[in-house]
Amino acid sequence: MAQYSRVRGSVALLRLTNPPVNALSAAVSRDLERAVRSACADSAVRVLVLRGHGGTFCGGADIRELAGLVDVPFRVGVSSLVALVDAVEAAEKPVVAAIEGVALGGGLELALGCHFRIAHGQARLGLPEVTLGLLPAAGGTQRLPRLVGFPAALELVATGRDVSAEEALALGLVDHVTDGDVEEAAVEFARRVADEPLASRRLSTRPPPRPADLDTLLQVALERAQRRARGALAPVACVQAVRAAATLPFTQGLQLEQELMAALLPSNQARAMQYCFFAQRIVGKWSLPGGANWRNSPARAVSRAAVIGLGTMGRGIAVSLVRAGIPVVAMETDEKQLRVVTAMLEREAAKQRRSPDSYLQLVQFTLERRDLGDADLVVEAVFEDLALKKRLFAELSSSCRPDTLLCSNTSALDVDALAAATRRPELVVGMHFFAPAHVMKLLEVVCGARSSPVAVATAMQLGKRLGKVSVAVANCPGFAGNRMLKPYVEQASFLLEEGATPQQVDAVLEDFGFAMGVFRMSDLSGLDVGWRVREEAGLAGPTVPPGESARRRHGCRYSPLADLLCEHGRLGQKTGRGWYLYEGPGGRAATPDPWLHDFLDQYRRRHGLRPRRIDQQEVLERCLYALANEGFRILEEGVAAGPEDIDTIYVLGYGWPAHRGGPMYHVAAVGLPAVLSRLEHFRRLHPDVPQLRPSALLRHLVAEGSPPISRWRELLKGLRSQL
Ligand SMILES: C/C=C(\C)C(=O)SCCNC(=O)CCNC(=O)[C@H](O)C(C)(C)COP(=O)(O)OP(=O)(O)OC[C@H]1O[C@@H](n2cnc3c(N)ncnc32)[C@H](O)[C@@H]1OP(=O)(O)O
Repeated sequence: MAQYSRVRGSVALLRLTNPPVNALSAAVSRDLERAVRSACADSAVRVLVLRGHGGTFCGGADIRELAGLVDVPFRVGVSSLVALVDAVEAAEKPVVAAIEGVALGGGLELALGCHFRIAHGQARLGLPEVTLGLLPAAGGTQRLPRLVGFPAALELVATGRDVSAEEALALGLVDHVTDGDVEEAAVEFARRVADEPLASRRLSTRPPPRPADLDTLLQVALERAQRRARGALAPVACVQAVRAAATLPFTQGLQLEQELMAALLPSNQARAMQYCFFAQRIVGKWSLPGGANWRNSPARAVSRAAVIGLGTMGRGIAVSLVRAGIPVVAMETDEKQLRVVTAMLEREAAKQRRSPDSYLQLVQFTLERRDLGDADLVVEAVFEDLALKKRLFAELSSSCRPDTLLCSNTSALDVDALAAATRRPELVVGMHFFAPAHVMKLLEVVCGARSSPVAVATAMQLGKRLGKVSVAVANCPGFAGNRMLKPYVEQASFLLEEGATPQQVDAVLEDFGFAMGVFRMSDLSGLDVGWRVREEAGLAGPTVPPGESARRRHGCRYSPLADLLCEHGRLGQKTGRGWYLYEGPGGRAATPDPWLHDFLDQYRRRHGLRPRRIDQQEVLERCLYALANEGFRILEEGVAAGPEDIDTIYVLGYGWPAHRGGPMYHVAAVGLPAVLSRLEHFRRLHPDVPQLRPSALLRHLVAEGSPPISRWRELLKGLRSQL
């Protein structure tokens, strides 16, 4: 796990070895501490270099121990790590960290215990504990501000953002960056500093910097964390811990860090966020009914891609590809869009501290389909119209290379119908990106009935290369994410009919932790998007069969409220009014609109609906249980392989708060029998709403004694699977 050898005579080279990411389990921390002590006691050693194994320094404390997934009490893991970092810092001989790959969480805290830090140019450093519902608890909250100052420390600890080696150097987080061999550079550096006094290099003994505006800075940081946390405990605790470094001596600050950690570690929020971490890894392990899976199906290399259509989605996809270093041929007829993409690429290059040319030269704009000829993969992102897409896919299958993968960014349309329009249905998959596509971490990979393993593997792998989490789902209307959104949005509209207001519903959902309530979200996306889909489905507009009543479709309850707003030209932010009123077209600040309240009153009167008082609990239960109930149906039909897939989709694609784990995790945490009984209750009250009828899978799980969510995936294997 941790050995040391002597190199260049007097340098002890310590190698931290715990594949795949050299996580610091309790045993590994203890072992490394022993190795550090032995090296320090070796009279032939003047200086120590600490490095990782397999191209990475350290991915932090072992999250399986923290999450209670292995048989080691979590406090043992954290206290062994604290002891290790303290021992490294107290060493009487200089210790130099040689960082390549990543130094994250406890890995960076270990590096902060070292007296010097050398990083490879491609390395990434950060303290992501907040994303696990925790805080850096091995002295990181106390050492980091002493090294990089409070503004940077507050930001890095509270957001969990990682930084490049270049940014780390600019912040003073590392002493030197090399593009060569990091071990060699560290050994060379170590020999130079072997005789330097260490007192000032021990961060625990350094006085923290005290800028004149420190109090204001700390107060602002705390308020910002409280505002942005949306009920999450960890970001606020992170700021409180860093703030302690400004007001308390190191040992007392450390003690507060431990106390805050002791409160976070066993919390439901930390459990939920650690579940999300592992869920995001589980979803990469896809399989198809024929036996093909992530292990036995190699992806094809993508060295050139094409994007068709540079609207909102297409340009985000093009930017993601370029950022990953993949040359792109982009086809678009509207010159205005080319200028928008160019500006986006320039901004992205600046953000990554790259020259604009390094990105721009990777894009070739074209109007000619023949220029797509040598792309390994084409992503279509044209208008959401099945006939148009089918035509395009038919043409692509004649004009592209016979082995080119044809991918559609459709968010709901039938991928099998697109495949059937081509001569190579096995090379067609859905790649459903989320807007803005260069920002959002989710990719739904839609496996059609005829998609080949290589097509699925390539799309999944490409998502990972673009920095996204890819989730494989089967083809059905709306796939997993948008299909579940439908009952959620419908319940919200029914609640308006029954007496609620958009701001009341949104406030409840935002208090729950959603980034935006359902109505603000709908105003942002544009009400016309759903309107078009409903028109195509014969639910709205001229396609509704004559004689159908306004509030019923196909014998079930229907709310035409959103359609009526569209008919009034209220399409959301883009028109300056939707469910809310905005400053003007394109405005972002939502204010309640008296017009809308009159409109709702009139609507209710017209349909003989007596408004009633609706409490928070009902809003939450009806919206969220209807959504999760659809999730159970998706699992029962085999559209998604497990609850982890659905939860990952909702946390990364739909703003579900990570500290609540995801919809399936949430209902499991509430208790399946309780959720079933509430759905049965709502179903009795609303017999004409099929989405409230409890799914067979939910009933089955309750009948089986409500097994823990970690067992559902296995249980589902016995059911029908399309994946
Ligand atoms: C108090 C708390 C303290 C002090 C902490 O340190 S908490 C941990 C903080 N560290 C992190 O949050 C980093 C988490 N890991 C990652 O971000 C990434 O895994 C990575 C950047 C380190 C590597 O990414 P990648 O190459 O894409 O690999 P995977 O993410 O797929 O991971 C590979 C397998 O390693 C397992 N893993 C990763 N990190 C840890 C960890 N810290 N502890 C335990 N296990 C870890 C991960 O689950 C994958 O496992 P399998 O799915 O292959 O079984």
